[in-house]
Amino acid sequence: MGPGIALNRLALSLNRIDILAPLSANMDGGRLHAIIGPNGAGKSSLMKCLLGLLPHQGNIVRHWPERPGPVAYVPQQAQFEPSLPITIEEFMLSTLSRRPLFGISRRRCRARIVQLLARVGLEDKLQLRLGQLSGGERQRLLFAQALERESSLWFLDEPMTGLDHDAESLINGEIARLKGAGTTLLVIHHDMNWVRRFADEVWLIDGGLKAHGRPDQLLQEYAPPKLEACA
Ligand SMILES: Nc1ncnc2c1ncn2[C@@H]1O[C@H](COP(=O)(O)OP(=O)(O)OP(=O)(O)O)[C@@H](O)[C@H]1O
Repeated sequence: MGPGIALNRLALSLNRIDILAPLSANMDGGRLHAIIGPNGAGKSSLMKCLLGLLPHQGNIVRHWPERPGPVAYVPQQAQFEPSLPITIEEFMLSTLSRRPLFGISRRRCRARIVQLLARVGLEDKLQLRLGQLSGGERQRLLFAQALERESSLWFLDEPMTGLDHDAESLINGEIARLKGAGTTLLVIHHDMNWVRRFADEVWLIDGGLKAHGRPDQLLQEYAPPKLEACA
């Protein structure tokens, strides 16, 4: 099962501007935590603090049931330098945790890459360059890269951005599978229907923690019409 995460008076200021007021929370392991709130509320900043990517005040402790494992992160809207002469296959190869050392291993790695890309519908894009991918395809590639880590702790920042209906179904299927496997997932999302469908717990962020609860309770209290307007 995935780890729980304890936040103790986590606070963030950037350039002397308060982004997050001190917040304390216990995020249970093995649950899908939706992080919601208006634009500029501090959701991505909170996620970056939890990932150790932003300097913050207060403490964050991950309670792994067993040994600490890898973390999977799908950031919001990746950009790749269009002129980079790197194919999708080379990009995935460079991110594999078990790098190829011998010919046989390289063949196995290639098969693994194809399998991962197939899970997000990108298996026919192997030889395309990074800069040739569309926005939705870039998002799917980042998801495939995260899948490779076989992590029980996932951070997803608006993972459906730019995805068409079929891609969204694929990613939703993967998220449901991760959830079923007891993974801890933190997902920033603006679609309250998605939150109702997938989330176990909801954290409403707006310059700090404004509310926390189960989707049916919290969204009933905060959704109409203020929160739905965030979408
Ligand atoms: N380096 C910085 N200095 C000052 N303010 C910053 C800095 N970086 C981000 N901010 C501000 O922090 C606030 C929170 O940004 P963040 O990206 O966390 O919001 P968000 O809730 O994820 O928004 P969205 O839903 O639009 O993605 C924003 O108002 C942003 O302008």
